[in-house]
Amino acid sequence: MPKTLRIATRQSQLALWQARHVQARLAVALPETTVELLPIRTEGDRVTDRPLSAIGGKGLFLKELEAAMANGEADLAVHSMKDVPAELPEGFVLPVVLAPASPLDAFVSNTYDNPEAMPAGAIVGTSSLRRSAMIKHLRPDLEIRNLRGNVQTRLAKLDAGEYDAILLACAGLERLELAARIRSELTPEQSLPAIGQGVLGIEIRVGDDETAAAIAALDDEYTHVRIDAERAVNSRLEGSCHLPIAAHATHDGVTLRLRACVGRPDGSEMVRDEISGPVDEAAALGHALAERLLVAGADRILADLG
Ligand SMILES: NCc1[nH]cc(CCC(=O)O)c1CC(=O)O
Repeated sequence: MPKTLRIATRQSQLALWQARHVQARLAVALPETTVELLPIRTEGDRVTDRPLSAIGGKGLFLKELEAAMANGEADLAVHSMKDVPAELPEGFVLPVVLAPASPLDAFVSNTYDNPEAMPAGAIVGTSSLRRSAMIKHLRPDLEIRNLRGNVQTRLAKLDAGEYDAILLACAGLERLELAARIRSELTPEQSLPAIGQGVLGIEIRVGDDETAAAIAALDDEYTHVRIDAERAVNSRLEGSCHLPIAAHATHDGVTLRLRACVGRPDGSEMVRDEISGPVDEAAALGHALAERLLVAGADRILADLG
C-alpha cells in the first residue's frame, strides 16, 4: 500500500467536504497510509458571471485537477459524477464510485412549499439547462433567471430576494448540513435528476495500479451499475457539455430501470422514455434508450442548442 496518497480538490466548501469524505474513508481502509488534500482553484470556479454552458461546460472543473495528477503532485481527484463529462481525457480513468446520497433535485424557497404553490410569473433561479427544461415543462408560466456560484452564494442570492425559489441538488445541501433549506424534494416525475447526481467518483491516472488497488474497496456495486447505465446515455448523446439531458437508473441487483429525457430549456418540448433489463447489460440499455430518444426528437433539440 502507498505511504501517502494526495487528493486534488477544488476549493468550494462542497468540493472540500467531498474530498475530506474520501480522505476519511481511505483513512479507515488504509490505516498505514497518510492521505493529504491538495486544494486547487479551477477555471470553472474563477468564472462565475456566465452560464457554464457558455464557457466550455463541465470539463472546466476537472482540467486543473487532472494536470496535478499528470505532473505527479496528486494521486487522485474526487468528483461529483454529475460534473464529469461522458468522455474522460486520455490518460485518466474513473474506477471507483461511492455509495450515493439523494439523487433528487431540491426546491428551495423562503416563501413557497413547492413549484405548484408559486404564482404565475414567479422567478426561479438556476443555471442548469436541465432544471430549466424540467421546471418550465411543469410550469410554463414561471420565469427562469440565471444563477451561478457555489451553493452558499446561491442561497445568499435567494435570501437577498433576487428569486422566489431556486433549484439545487439535495445531495449538495445535505453534505453542507443545509438540508433544512429543502422545502420539497422534486420527484423524478417532476424533475428527472442529472446523470450521476448525488454520486461521488474517484479519478486516477491510467496505469497507476498502486492507487487503483488502494481505493478499490471504496467502490459501491449498486452505484457502479447505476452510473454505467446513466453514463451510457450521455456517451450516446455526446452530452460532454452542460445540456438539458437527464437520466436516472435504479435496480434491485437483477433488473435495472432506466429513465431518461431531453428537453428544451424553455420547457416547450420534452422527450422522455424508459427501459428495463438485466443489470449486467447496464451500458447497452443506456445506449439503446439514448437511441430511442434521438429517434423521438432529442436529436433536433440537441442540434438546436448547437
Ligand atoms: N454543478 C454543481 C454541483 N455539482 C454537484 C452538486 C451537488 C452534489 C451532487 O449532485 O453530487 C452541485 C450543486 C447543485 O447542483 O446544486
